[in-house]
Amino acid sequence: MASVGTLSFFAESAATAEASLLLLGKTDARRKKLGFSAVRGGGALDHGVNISKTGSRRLFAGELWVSFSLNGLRRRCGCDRGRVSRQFGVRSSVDGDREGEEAEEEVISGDAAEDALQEVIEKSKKVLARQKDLLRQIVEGKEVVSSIKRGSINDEQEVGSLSGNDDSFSSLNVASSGKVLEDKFSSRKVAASFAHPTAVDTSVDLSSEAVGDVKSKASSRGITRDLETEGITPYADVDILHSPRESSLQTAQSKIMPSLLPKINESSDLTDDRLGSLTKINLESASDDADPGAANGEPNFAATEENENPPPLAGANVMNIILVAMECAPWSKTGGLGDVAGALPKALARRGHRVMVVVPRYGIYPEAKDLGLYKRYKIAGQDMEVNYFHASIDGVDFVFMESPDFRHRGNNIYGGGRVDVLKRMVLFCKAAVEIPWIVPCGGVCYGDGNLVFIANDWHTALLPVYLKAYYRDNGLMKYTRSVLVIHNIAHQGRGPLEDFSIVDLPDHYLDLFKLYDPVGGEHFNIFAAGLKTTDRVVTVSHGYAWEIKTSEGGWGLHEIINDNDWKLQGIVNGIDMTDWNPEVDIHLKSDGYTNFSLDNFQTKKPQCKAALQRELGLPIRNDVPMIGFIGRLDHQKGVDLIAEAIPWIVSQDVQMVLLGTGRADLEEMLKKFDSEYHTKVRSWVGFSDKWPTG
Ligand SMILES: Nc1ncnc2c1ncn2[C@@H]1O[C@H](COP(=O)(O)OP(=O)(O)O[C@H]2O[C@H](CO)[C@@H](O)[C@H](O)[C@H]2O)[C@@H](O)[C@H]1O
Repeated sequence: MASVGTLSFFAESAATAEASLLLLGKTDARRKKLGFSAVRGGGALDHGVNISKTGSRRLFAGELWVSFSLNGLRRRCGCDRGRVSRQFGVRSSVDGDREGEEAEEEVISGDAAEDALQEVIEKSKKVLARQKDLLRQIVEGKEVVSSIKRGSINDEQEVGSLSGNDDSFSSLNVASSGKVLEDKFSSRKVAASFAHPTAVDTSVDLSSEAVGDVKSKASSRGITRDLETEGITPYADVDILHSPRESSLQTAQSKIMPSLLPKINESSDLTDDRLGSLTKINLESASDDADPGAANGEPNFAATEENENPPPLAGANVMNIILVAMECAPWSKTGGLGDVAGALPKALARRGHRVMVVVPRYGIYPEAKDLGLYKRYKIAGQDMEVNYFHASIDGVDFVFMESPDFRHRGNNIYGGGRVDVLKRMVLFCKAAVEIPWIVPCGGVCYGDGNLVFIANDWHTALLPVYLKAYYRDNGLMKYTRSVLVIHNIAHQGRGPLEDFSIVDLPDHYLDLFKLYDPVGGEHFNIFAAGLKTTDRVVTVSHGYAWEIKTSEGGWGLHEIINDNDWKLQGIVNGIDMTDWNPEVDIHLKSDGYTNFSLDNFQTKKPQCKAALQRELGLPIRNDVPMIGFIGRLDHQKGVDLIAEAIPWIVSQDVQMVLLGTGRADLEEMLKKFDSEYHTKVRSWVGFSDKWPTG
């Protein structure tokens, strides 16, 4: 009998009991001969033969079936005459930490492999059906709750004329109070409600006349907010979504599905048109809630708003969303990107999307469990291994990518030589684009149905490029889409053209990266390639969307951005209303500080000001203006303007408090302000969400 390879695997210990192992010889006689017994449960390693402990044994065709479950996902494989694949590992913690050891467990062959595959497919179908059903129930439940919250439906007549069906999702959304209706119109959420035929009864006429009818109803109700001046064109979204192909498809679907049933099948994959609308609806509404006044300069009191008007649900537009970023608060943060990566996914999940965040694992995060999955990538000729940790928090799957290169970086995330940094980003993006296939969250991989990646800044701008080069150019992941978010365009991943050899792409991709500008000459630019390749570009405000198109604000990329203006959109950033809400802020609970809200800020906020003055040793006075600065110390942030103005500032009756890290010269400058103007100025070089109470 010919040897077919080595089977090696490790099972989790009884303590964690996550993986169970079932070893079955094909016949009893064979099992006995091999010394295997069927074993189940976390104690698998106490049974069977040493193969499980040593992790390795020579196998012969027809000898053995192995079936195990890893985090709830059952796998089964035989070894008649198959090949060895190294996809999934099951790691043992029995013999201590075996980090780095890898399982080569799948020896699959002919009929056996087909059976195994069939079994997995059947099970996946069942899981998917269950998931669909659950999502439907969630959507229905949430709608019922929000309709109760909003009070009785008092506009049924209007709704009747809009939807012709009071049971539909749209009727629940629209048939609320006038205030809600106004919100829908004014914040583009109306597009979400009307956007999808499964969200609106199929009898609804979404032609421009009908839309006009909706518009005129809005104005006849005294809704005079000028959408155009806010740059809002809600009705355009409706048209975009209703390409003839989709309309007929969805009409057919609505006949066989309840109107609220989210679509999770191949026909609901993202088209470019839908993506355009979805980025508007989902990303924008996520952040609009948190910054409703951004467009007209009103103050941000989103907490109250959000409680009154729960965010619109994704409904039939439910998607699988994978946000990929180099930092994510609270685990890692050097600036605003970390905040957004920590908060936006939760807002999207609240709307009903399935959301994953992929971020490097820079330290030990107790809440994240080792999935025991290992994968190797070749980066610039060097084997690099990654391993995945997972935590499910507030409905979001946080997947932490472990690699020796990410370990113990603390907040020095972008530190190191240019090539080293580039290699880390290449590894991260190459691995991240495969995650929907290899990392099961809650037992099921995301797959590519209805999938959109959200990449952030230059560090992950390679992801859209890999998605295209490795998959879409080869007819794979055809409907998966990517959105690239520009938080800060000044950092671009620039280098000499030779860096192209590190990114591991076909030669003809080089042109995407080539950029000439007077500062860098002809160079290699990762952001440039990402911007050209991605399906949509989003940036952090309407103002910044304008700014990056100018030669002053585009940092050499303005021409590319102008060329791609059709896919660019500014969306005002939101804020995590739990972390950054003075009403509940945990840092305002002691040392004289106090939580405050809209109702009592006139008395309580001065109390906080006094506590801060006391803590910093500044004169305790309510009548003195106190100026604060927190930010990265970079010229881009205008710190040099403070330097210019400080002699005048301190000549006034003011106090000033500064906190930041960044360029060494600017850090020195901050310290100098403190010592030179100590009667009025306090500054601290460091990074802290809590300072000065920390
Ligand atoms: N030393 C320190 N200690 C504590 N907190 C600190 C800190 N330094 C910075 N922060 C905090 O980090 C966040 C943003 O930092 P920056 O203002 O430096 O913007 P950044 O350029 O990273 O943001 C980019 O991304 C964000 C998010 O998209 C955009 O809003 C922004 O316009 C864009 O420049 C703020 O919450 C700030 O208070």
